[in-house]
Amino acid sequence: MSLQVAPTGPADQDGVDTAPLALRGLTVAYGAEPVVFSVDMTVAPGAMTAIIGPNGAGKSTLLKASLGIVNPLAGQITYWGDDLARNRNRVAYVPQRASVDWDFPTQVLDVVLMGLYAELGLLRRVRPQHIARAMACLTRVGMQDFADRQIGQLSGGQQQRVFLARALAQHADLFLLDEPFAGVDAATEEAIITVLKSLKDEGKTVVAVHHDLSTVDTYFDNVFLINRRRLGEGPVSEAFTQDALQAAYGGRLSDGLIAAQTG
Ligand SMILES: Nc1ncnc2c1ncn2[C@@H]1O[C@H](COP(=O)(O)OP(=O)(O)OP(=O)(O)O)[C@@H](O)[C@H]1O
Repeated sequence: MSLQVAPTGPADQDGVDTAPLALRGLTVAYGAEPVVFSVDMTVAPGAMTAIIGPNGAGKSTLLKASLGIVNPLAGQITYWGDDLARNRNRVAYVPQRASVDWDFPTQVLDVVLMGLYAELGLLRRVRPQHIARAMACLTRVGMQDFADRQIGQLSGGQQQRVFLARALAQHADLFLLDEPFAGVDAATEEAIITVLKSLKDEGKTVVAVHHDLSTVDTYFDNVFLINRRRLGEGPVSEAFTQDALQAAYGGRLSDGLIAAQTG
């Protein structure tokens, strides 16, 4: 006897049902003018994707709208074919460091434990195994010796590592990072990319807003180009082209620089 499974919806022709994150027609405005306009995006599972585009292109807004931090005017946002509410704990977010109030009196370990809130429940009773997990995440980013420090006493690179540790503690499947390498020293950049690549090796999906065009091809598998509108998407070898960069950055990149970036 063969088992018949009734189809539950339209065929997943463009990967929306399996994509860790898919956007369709996403439009976001803070005032009258949309800053993100009718954007489609399909994030490939198990890969590292860079979101690139010039200043003010809407990269941070795209992430924030995807996470419900800002309300879109229109569009569809799905995580593994479903809504965010059902997948919230599978999605970790590392905000732009500049957007965080680092004067807030909190110790490093407490920040990392925030990644475990969904597991800790309403009473947030922290048990030894939670501390051990948070410490393991700090060790993974090389910050185990700073667990008792106030976050305001850390350097920019150390703050970024702590936020990454918080995301690691969540045991998420999709990591959304807003400029994880901005303003960090070379050693921190190396530490962060090593962790992100190891996440990929574990089958996780990584999406990062990224500014340094010279490292796109060594750090990332895929690229998503945006300047208010979607200007390209795909494997770096196909989508990270001179034409696409010219469309995204226009006169803000010299031809020579674009040529150097894309070989
Ligand atoms: N909270 C806000 N209120 C009003 N306008 C905003 C707000 N946040 C961003 N904007 C505007 O929306 C546009 C897109 O900003 P966004 O931060 O998403 O761009 P971005 O591509 O991340 O830029 P950058 O590379 O400089 O970080 C910009 O013109 C910005 O000034």
